[in-house]
Amino acid sequence: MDRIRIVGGNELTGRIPISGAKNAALPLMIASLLTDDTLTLENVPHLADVEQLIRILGNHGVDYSVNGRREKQQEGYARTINFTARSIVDTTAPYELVSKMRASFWVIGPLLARMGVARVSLPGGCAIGTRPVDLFIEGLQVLGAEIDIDSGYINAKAPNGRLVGNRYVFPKVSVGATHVMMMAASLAKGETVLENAAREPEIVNLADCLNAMGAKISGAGTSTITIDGVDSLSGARHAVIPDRIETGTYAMAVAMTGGDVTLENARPDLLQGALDIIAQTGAEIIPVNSGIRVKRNGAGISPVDVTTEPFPGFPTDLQAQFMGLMTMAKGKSRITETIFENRFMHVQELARLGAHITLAGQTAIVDGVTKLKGAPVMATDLRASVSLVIAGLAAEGETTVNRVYHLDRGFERLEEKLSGCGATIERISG
Ligand SMILES: CC(=O)N[C@H]1[C@@H](OP(=O)(O)OP(=O)(O)OC[C@H]2O[C@@H](n3ccc(=O)[nH]c3=O)[C@H](O)[C@@H]2O)O[C@H](CO)[C@@H](O)[C@@H]1O
Ligand SMILES: C=C(OP(=O)(O)O)C(=O)O
Repeated sequence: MDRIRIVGGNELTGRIPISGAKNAALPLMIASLLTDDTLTLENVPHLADVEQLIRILGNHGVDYSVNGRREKQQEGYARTINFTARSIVDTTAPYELVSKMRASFWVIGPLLARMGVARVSLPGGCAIGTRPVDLFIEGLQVLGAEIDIDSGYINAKAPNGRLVGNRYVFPKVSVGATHVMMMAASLAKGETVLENAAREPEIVNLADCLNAMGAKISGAGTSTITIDGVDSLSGARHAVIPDRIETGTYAMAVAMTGGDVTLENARPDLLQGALDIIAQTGAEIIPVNSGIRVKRNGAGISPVDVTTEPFPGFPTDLQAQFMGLMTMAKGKSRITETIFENRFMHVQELARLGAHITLAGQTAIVDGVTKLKGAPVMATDLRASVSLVIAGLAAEGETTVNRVYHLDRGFERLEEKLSGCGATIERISG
């Protein structure tokens, strides 16, 4: 199993290219199930989750080619991939595939909308929380779906083969359920109004793509989204937005180590709230033509309290990294997690590096220390793993991050990007 070895203490200086967003690419790829035409996606990151979803979509009949060639690997950071679901060969998403990647559950929306039936395995819980799917079930039922659960599968059927538009008020903000309801309602008969919808930039990216495919969606990015259903969708060409979580992660890495790095292709508008918080810790955040420049010289890290919230609030996907940064702040900070009930698994591992953190329910109280010391660590999820990388970059001596497959789900060429800016970091295979 691969590991990442870091020798901490170097400032970061240079340029880091920001990849396409994993959490935008996944729903966009799933949208290819809605049409028999080709959906061409630009700026697709090369990540384990993307490769896994390619396999899952293949099971339903989606063919793909990378920049015209049917291959997995390609040099360069941004890939253009064509997805074509000429026909849907299987409307079942089996447990073996859905259990490997949670977002694959989202195929339920397009399969049901296009084929009138879908049988999709329940995804189950995961390291960060129980993550139920009640909102997906309720929302699709409001569009007329008949749903029963049997042997761990959701069997969904649209009477007369087609969903029917309706009004649905999400009792809780959900990114995934908003993606699925937008895709399902795009091919439903009549108008759907979604209230208390998620407002994340990835929702807007999907809505823009669906509209390019012929859907009639307005209001994406606000809490009320209106979808006027159409009879069919066509192909389109659409670009994945830059990854705001990768952007925030590297910005925090620079805030942690000091230095001066330009995050190329990054878009400040996708994470302004988080950038404001990083600026309060003492880093300078400067929007430049090519992206965002992050600098911290001299002064130490100021403690800042944060609470995770749905967009435009501070993202839960940056909570672990921010905790990594706060471990070396000059004082106490309080970090409150409100989205997932079990997203503090990095606390114990950060403690192995010398961090002082105590938990009080959903709040972590971080008492900054003047130095961390390298150690072997491991984490049980993607963002927790990268928080250990951030801490390792500033720790004295050697840190080894195990279970690198978590990082490979969501960070493209992490060690290459950081070593290009002066970090001592390498992947050890085997
Ligand atoms: C692939 C992807 O894009 N993943 C992101 C997506 O996950 P995901 O879409 O799974 O997260 P949601 O926004 O749905 O989850 C928000 C909260 O709603 C709850 N909930 C959700 C659905 C439901 O039917 N019932 C229910 O109770 C969840 O357990 C959680 O407590 O948004 C999360 C919140 O920004 C991010 O952390 C994930 O990185
Ligand atoms: C939690 C994440 O992903 P997923 O929803 O796929 O588990 C994440 O990207 O941080």
